[in-house]
Amino acid sequence: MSSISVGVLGATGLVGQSFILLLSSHPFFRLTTLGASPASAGLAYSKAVENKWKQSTCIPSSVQAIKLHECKPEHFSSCQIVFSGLDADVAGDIESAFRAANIAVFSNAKNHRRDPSVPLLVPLVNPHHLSILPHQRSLHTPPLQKGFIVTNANCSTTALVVPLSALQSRFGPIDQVIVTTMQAISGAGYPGVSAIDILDNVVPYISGEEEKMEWETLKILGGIAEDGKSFDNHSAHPIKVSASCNRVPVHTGHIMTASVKFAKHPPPSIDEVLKAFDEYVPPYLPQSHPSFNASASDLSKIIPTAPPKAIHIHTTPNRPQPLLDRHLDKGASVSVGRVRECGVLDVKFVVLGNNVAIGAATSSVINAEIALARGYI
Ligand SMILES: NC(=O)C1=CN([C@@H]2O[C@H](COP(=O)(O)OP(=O)(O)OC[C@H]3O[C@@H](n4cnc5c(N)ncnc54)[C@H](OP(=O)(O)O)[C@@H]3O)[C@@H](O)[C@H]2O)C=CC1
Ligand SMILES: N[C@@H](CC(=O)OP(=O)(O)O)C(=O)O
Repeated sequence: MSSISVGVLGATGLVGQSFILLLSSHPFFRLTTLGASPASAGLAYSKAVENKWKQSTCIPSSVQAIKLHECKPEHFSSCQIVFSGLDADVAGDIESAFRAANIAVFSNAKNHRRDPSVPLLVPLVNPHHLSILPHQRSLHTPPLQKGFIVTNANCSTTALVVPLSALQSRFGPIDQVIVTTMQAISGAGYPGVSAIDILDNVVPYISGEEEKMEWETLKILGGIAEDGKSFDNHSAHPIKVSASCNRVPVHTGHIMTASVKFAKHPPPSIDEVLKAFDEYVPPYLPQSHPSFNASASDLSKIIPTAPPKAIHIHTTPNRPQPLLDRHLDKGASVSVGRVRECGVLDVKFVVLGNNVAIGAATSSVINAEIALARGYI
């Protein structure tokens, strides 16, 4: 496969740094152009992040000398794709400008998630929502040939919807979900939450987070109209989601407890639920795709950033744990453990997702790989 030139917007932030690591060694995306705020523009990447590089590996040598630009499409004209780790205060307009310049945008920011023509894509769950992209392009005046915006979901929502998708696809509609998160401080960016606020403490509030989990779950797990022009947001069988979100003194890895009630009665047994998690295969490609039945090793050439299995099941009763399990499959899969009966709803379990990997940059990169395989780039 010939290489595709890509750029990163917000390259100096925590999510941007994850993009740098993923893309500097990518088999077919070639990282050429980096953008950040006007304060960083003109600096070499290594200079701009000298006090805020927070990764445990060094800045890749191929990236250190790249000069940062302001996030304006004219500086990225050689790029077919940009990945956005922009601050949400500025992401909305900047990402729209890149789309209008016929560049494909894969964003982590929340700004465009509720746009009815923008896929809210969790690569392990709803890649088929990409089929709205021709419609999104047609809404632009004049219609776009190449530009579009695809967003990731909120990092906690991303972890939750993977096991929910496994349950919904095996057992049919879900009626109710009660979820309580314990979210890592890296979710708040850098410098993020003050040490005085979070050391020796739990903060039982994250602005906007509960609303995002309750709403985004419906768009992601819902369907898309046959004409490919609208999402149904699960309106025929709305899932009632009640989320409580907490910030805890963990560096990386959002862990949450979830209880689920099925529409189906009697509900599936715990063994059936475990089997559904274990056998869950994300619908990366449509059945009509020539590689639909490809072996795992052939699929990994097309979607190289995807994890070998979407759900990692833990059977030891005190797992998953953020410290021990956040780097499984390079943070690209979701961990599930403690699957058991719930005395109030039907089944309950623990979920762990790496908020800066599958909760952010890794999702965007897999989304772009899938969009390329499905012919949208
Ligand atoms: N951290 C996480 O776990 C997750 C984060 N997200 C979302 O991803 C996005 C990035 O998050 P994160 O990396 O944590 O945030 P950071 O605050 O660490 O980084 C923000 C980035 O935006 C850039 N920026 C700020 N202002 C401007 C501007 N006016 N023009 C252009 N660039 C600008 C910054 O550049 P400079 O360094 O020059 O200021 C920096 O590169 C956010 O929208 C966040 O909500 C989503 C999921 C998970
Ligand atoms: N709010 C999340 C991170 C985040 O940026 O979420 P979103 O992409 O939905 O704005 C957290 O604090 O852990």
